[in-house]
Amino acid sequence: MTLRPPLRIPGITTLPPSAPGMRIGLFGGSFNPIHDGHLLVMEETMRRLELDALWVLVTPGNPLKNNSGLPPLAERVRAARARIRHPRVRVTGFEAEKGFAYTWQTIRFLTRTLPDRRFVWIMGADSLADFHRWERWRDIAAMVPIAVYVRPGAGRRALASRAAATLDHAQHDERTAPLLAYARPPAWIYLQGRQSTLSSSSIRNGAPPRQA
Ligand SMILES: Nc1ncnc2c1ncn2[C@@H]1O[C@H](COP(=O)(O)OP(=O)(O)OP(=O)(O)O)[C@@H](O)[C@H]1O
Ligand SMILES: O=C(O)c1ccc[n+]([C@@H]2O[C@H](COP(=O)([O-])O)[C@@H](O)[C@H]2O)c1
Repeated sequence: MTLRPPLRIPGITTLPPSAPGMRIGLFGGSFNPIHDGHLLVMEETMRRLELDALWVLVTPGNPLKNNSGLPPLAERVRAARARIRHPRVRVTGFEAEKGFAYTWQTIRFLTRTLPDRRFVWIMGADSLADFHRWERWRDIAAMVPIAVYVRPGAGRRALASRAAATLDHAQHDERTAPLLAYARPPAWIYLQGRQSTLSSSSIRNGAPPRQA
């Protein structure tokens, strides 16, 4: 585990407000930069899972990526806030203040600190394809339900992945999406729907950030 000093940036690293019983989606990402594909996943998962709120967790750095060129956290949080215009979506970089390097730490903290909230982890299909490489991924699946959103070019790899096979018994029908937040983990769904071919890497390589 990487040990780093806590990073306190007022307004950037705070936890959004919430209330008991709320269904809260957790959408983690590098957001380097944020794009319409992210917004599509947010809109669709909020609607389909009937979430009360969605927290965008801007990561200090994906532990599986080379983060040498990653813009500062505050910059990525500000850009995400400027782009997201939804009253129930909040953007935070609170993992940095806590010194969390891995998602299992974030989820363990949130589920212990706010045990009466109904958290759901949200990820694109490409993330499910690599999920078995995440630190303590089985523990993550045992702590929170997971919603996987379809992504062009990633579906087949995702559904044939080691994590999908291991968690096969815990896959729920996507028609039960509104109940996912109440399901006892492990529980996950694969959401088909509108798709975006956008990626942060293609934008970094020169593609326009807004396209279907
Ligand atoms: N077009 C998309 N469709 C579905 N999910 C997406 C899409 N773009 C990003 N995601 C999901 O959003 C989350 C955050 O992704 P991230 O910020 O790494 O963007 P990215 O476009 O995948 O970046 P990069 O190209 O640098 O890998 C991940 O769970 C990822 O799977
Ligand atoms: O905890 C891990 O081992 C881990 C490995 C890869 C990705 N993640 C998290 O997955 C989220 C998506 O990351 P990214 O870079 O694909 O946007 C983000 O919250 C990362 O911190 C977490």
